[in-house]
Parts: sequence; C-alpha cells; structure tokens
Amino acid sequence: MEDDEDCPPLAVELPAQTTSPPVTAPSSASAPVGVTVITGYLGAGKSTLVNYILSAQHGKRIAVILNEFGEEIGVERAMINEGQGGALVEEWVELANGCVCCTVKHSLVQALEQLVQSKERMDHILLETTGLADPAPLVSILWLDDQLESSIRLDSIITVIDAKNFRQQIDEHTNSSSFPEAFHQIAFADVVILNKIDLVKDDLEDLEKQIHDVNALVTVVRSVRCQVDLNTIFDRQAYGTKNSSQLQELLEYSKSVPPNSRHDNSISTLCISEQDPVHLAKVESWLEDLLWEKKSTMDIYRCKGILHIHNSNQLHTLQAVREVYEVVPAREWSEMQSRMNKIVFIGRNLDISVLQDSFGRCKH
Ligand SMILES: Nc1nc2c(ncn2[C@@H]2O[C@H](COP(=O)(O)OP(=O)(O)OP(=O)(O)O)[C@@H](O)[C@H]2O)c(=O)[nH]1
Repeated sequence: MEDDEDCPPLAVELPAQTTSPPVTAPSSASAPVGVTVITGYLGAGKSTLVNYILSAQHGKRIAVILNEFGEEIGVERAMINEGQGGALVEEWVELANGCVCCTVKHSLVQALEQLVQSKERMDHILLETTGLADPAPLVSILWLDDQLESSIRLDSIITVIDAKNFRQQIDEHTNSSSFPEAFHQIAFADVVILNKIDLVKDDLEDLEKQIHDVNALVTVVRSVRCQVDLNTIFDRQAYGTKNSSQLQELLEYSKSVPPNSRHDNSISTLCISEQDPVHLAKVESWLEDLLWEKKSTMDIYRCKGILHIHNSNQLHTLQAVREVYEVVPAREWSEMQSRMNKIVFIGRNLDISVLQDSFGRCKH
C-alpha cells in the first residue's frame, strides 16, 4: 500500500437504515455470498468506487480484497472492518500452492470461502483488481458450478472507465490498427461505470455508443467520483443460471444490436436467432468447436443466450466466458412465449453467417 489516501476505508458494518432494510437474516447463512469483481484502467476510479460503496448507507457488511494481478494470482490481502469501534483488520489470505488443474476449486475460491466461513456475517465481497487487462481467467476461476456448493458466487464484473482517458484511447484507435486495452475490460463487463464525466463535457452519448458497439449488453452508468445507485452494483446475478428473466430482458435488448457490418478486428457484439428446436448434444459440440477448437478466425469472448431444446419444456440458458460454458434448464416456457433460440456473442472477427449456419446444423 503506497499511501494512506489510496487505501479503501474498509469500514463496513453500518447501522440498519430506514430507507433500505438490513439485507441478511441469520437464516441466510447458507446463501452464497456474492463477489463483485472491479476492473478498470490505471487511475480510472476503482478505489474511489470501493470507498464510495463502503461509506454508503446500505447496511451491508462487505469485505474488500485487493488483488494484485502481476503474473499470476498470488496472495490476497483482505481488509475487513470487524465492526467493534471501527477497528481495522488487515488479513493476509494465504493461497495454498497448487496447480489449478489438479484442484476442483481454485485456491482463490478456497481462500474466499474460508474468509466467509470465519466471519459471523458477510454480505458481499468486492474484489478490486489492479493491472488486470483481461478479466476472463478470473471469471473462469470464480464462476462455480452449483454442484460445488460454494459459500461464494460470482455476482458481476464492473469496469470503471475514465471518460476523459477513454476518449483519448478511442482517438488513438481511429489512427491505428490496435484497439484500446479498455475494450477488453468492456467486453467482459456486466456494468460499465463511465466515471469522471465532469472532465468530459460534450460527447458522452458518443462514448456510450462506443461502449455499446463493443458490448451491446452492458449496463452503462455515468458518474462523478463513482457515485452511482448501488442497486446497479449489488446482486446483479449476472452469472446465475436461474435468473432467466434478466437474461430475457438482455435478449430483448439485443434486438437493437445491429448486424456486424464491420470489417476491422474490433471487438463487437452480434446476435443470432433461430425458431426451430435444437439438439442439446449438438449445441454442446458446436460450442466446443467454437470455444475450444477455434476452427475459425473468430475469437469469442463471451456469449449469453436462451435455447429451445428438442423434447424439453424447459427454457435453457447459455452462458460462456472464453472456453468455459454452461447450458442449463432455467424454467418452463410459458404459454404466452414463443419458443426460440437467441444467442448474443461478444468477441473479435465475428462472422454472423458462419455462426448462423453452423448453429442451424444443431437442428437435425
Ligand atoms: N475529476 C475527477 N476525478 C476523479 C473522479 N473519480 C476519481 N477521481 C480522481 O482520480 C484519481 C484516481 O482515482 P482512483 O480511485 O485512485 O483510481 P484507481 O482506478 O483506483 O487507480 P489505480 O489503483 O492507480 O489503478 C484520484 O485522484 C481520484 O480522486 C471523477 O469523477 N472526477
């Protein structure tokens, strides 16, 4: 920690508010604690956001984990206020030495679980990352199978963007073949906080359009000093399999995604749809070809969708982050709803006709 100004205040236990009810009842002890990952370019406002969340009146008890992503995920520093007289406690959460591929749960997950279990009450975890250009490896570590029965769950990825700096990155991008590093973080984000808008006067609409061109599904919130409505932060359940209504809203929104008409290597979003039912096993091998075998030049970062599966009354949801994917039955199709497949892709060099044609082969 370089200087005290940079430290989040780590205050967490707040008196119950009249406006927002205390969130956790003792009976919810077994409900997994949500983890929000905060990414963003150097100086974008990540610590400002953490400070704001910790000092806001929400009645939640929150742990902040600072994760320095140098070469690999190492030792985590957790900071929690124990609540008694505001005493500040700093804990080092040791990660067991172990190969990711030999353990079912990554040591980061085990460390977070231990942290949750060692506390009487914990409502949420904020994982502030530094130096992390690509959040995908972290997502695949934290996105856990329900069967693992973890005491934590990935809630969402929040990317803080410095509006002024982003404008400059885009201007440089138009004059070069590279694309801004921030685009990666936008591609994986569930929420983008477009911060420091006090420093950018005229072109916020255009900045938002640039963000949506990369990731048409992301929620963009404008802010000064990250002062955002906390409902946009907590409990988004962006990776929850049961939250199909939110997914359907996203897919409704995806109607507005324009066909992928670009011919450069930018990151963009596109959507395919198909009325007829598809075979689950074929969809899985189609996804494996796309995400694992990478037989085409497409580089798919993320997909979300709903699926109409042969011989099933269940609406299935699809989520993928890089190579990790999940297709699960979410709930029964309602009578009112026309059954269909709809999948939104975020990535580079996306080719709508290749995706549409290859998916179409899952029908037979
Ligand atoms: N003008 C202006 N300054 C801001 C705003 N938000 C944050 N800042 C300032 O920007 C600087 C960087 O903010 P931080 O919150 O430390 O950014 P960070 O992303 O945590 O930075 P690193 O940890 O270095 O990556 C600080 O001096 C903040 O006070 C804003 O909305 N407007």
